[in-house]
Amino acid sequence: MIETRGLTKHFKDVRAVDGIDVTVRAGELVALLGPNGAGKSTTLRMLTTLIPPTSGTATVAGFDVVRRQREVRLRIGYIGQGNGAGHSQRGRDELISQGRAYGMSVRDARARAAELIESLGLAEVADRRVSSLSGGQRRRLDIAMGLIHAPELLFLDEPSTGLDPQNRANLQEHILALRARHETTIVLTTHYLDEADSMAERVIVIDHGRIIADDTPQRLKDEHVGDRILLGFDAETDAAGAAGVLRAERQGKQVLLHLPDAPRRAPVVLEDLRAAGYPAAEIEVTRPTLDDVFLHLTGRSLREGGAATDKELVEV
Ligand SMILES: Nc1ncnc2c1ncn2[C@@H]1O[C@H](COP(=O)(O)OP(=O)(O)OP(=O)(O)O)[C@@H](O)[C@H]1O
Repeated sequence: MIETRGLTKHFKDVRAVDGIDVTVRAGELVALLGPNGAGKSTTLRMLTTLIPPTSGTATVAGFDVVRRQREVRLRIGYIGQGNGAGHSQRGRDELISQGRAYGMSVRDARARAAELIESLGLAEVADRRVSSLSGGQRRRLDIAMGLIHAPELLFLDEPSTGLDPQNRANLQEHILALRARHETTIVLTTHYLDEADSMAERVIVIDHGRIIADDTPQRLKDEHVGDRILLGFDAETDAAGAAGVLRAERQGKQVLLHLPDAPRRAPVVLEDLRAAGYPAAEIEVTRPTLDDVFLHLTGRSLREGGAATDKELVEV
């Protein structure tokens, strides 16, 4: 569905996108994850024919994005940052006009608008003026606009930026449901780690215009960081004994163990230690997040000044 080779965009001396090779197959849901300025939007804007690459090539739905722009545009939907239907129009009318702009008959545009209004949960607000819609409703209307011509491929640039957590969760559900129903290939950009983690089967991590990792969220986490168990002991001698049994690192009264599938294996570790005569007093199981992956790859956090792990601290 998408194939790029050495895709590059320079703005004067800024290398916004710096030689990206990527293949997206039909039906995939891919998230481009990276910090502000990483080159996500620029990549999307090249793939959607809005700006030409400085060098390299890209084909989308089988057509070259430079030489066959029209063919590409007919087959894709693009919802950029801060899109937005005309404010004084009613949502349904906007959708129908958009369909007409794609050459659909009034009848087909109406039918498709009705279907999207239904699947995006806009039934109650579709006949209100766009200016009266909430942020979440307006974003869903934007997505309906991008889907009116039943594109094979949908590009969403930061679909949930600016929405509160509840509207974000709601929008994510709608996107997943749409995809299940219409089998649309989806490429979205996000800097929300949880969004990439929970929605995408594949996460492409971009930094400084380059792809630095590309895999399922779980494999990225397992490969680059992995689960950890931190054990606390009442005495240093116990910690030393436990570190010996587990062949793990010790610091003072604490022992750190790297162990795949840690939440399931932690009880066995505790039993083994008790049997060996070094019972742990505390245990903390840490599973990595995509931010840990980013931190591991770049030395920087995607979050602003935050701790980045889901921790469970349990007294034993
Ligand atoms: N039209 C432009 N002219 C000059 N520089 C640009 C232009 N568009 C983007 N850039 C620069 O290219 C780099 C990549 O920007 P881009 O918008 O693609 O990043 P992004 O990953 O989408 O970030 P964000 O999450 O903030 O949207 C940035 O340094 C940006 O300032």
